[in-house]
Amino acid sequence: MNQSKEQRILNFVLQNAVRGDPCSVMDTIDKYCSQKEWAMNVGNEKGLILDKTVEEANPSVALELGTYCGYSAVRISRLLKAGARLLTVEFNPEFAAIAKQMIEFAGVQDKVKLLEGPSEEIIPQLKKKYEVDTLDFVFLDHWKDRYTPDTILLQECNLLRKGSILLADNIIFPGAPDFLNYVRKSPHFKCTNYPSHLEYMQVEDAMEKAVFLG
Ligand SMILES: O=C(NCCCOCn1ccc2cnccc21)c1cc(-c2ccc(F)cc2)cc(O)c1O
Ligand SMILES: [Mg+2]
Repeated sequence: MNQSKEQRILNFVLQNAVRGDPCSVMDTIDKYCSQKEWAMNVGNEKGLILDKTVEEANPSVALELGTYCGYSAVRISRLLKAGARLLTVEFNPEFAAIAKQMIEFAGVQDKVKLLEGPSEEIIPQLKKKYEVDTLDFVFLDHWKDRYTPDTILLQECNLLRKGSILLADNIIFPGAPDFLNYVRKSPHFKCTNYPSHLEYMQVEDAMEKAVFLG
């Protein structure tokens, strides 16, 4: 059975990156995906915007929707303070299995909890099953047409507090027009746009930060 692209990315990391070194894992994934096979990791250019936003949030509890191979889970968790944790949601079992190995190789497994399943099922479980009070930071990087319903669901489940920071990937490409409309029109969010480029490409993209005002 020939390998998946995601398996090839993981193998390249296992053979070329330094175990226990998150930056080495990120750099190795970026090297493979810019030189050999494109993949939908947030990448290094948008990754720097992600870094700055995580540092601004300095979260105790962070949520990521869309784990994929674990690139942004490694990127986010390397910045977390002692005792802080990242919950990352992936609904594709193959991707989840790859991400689990990527996270363990990077040595951040103690900070990351990988949850398998659809966001609309997992979000309502966060308080009771995963002992979450409120979320300090949310990275949206899953189906682009789920950004809005899941942002509404997070509010309905009382998972946001005054100052919770949402950061959404792919605002321009593939695009999340309804999400942009929703958060920018809502009196409950203060939005900031960060122009950038699609990972590993010279195509325009952007990230949108939306701070919950309560
Ligand atoms: O599609 C993208 N990401 C989403 C993956 C599925 O996510 C599904 N998924 C993951 C958890 C989860 C939880 N619940 C439901 C669905 C859930 C995505 C796509 C592109 C892209 C850009 C140019 C192209 F020509 C083609 C694709 C770039 C990106 O940066 C992306 O993030
Ligand atoms: Mg993305």
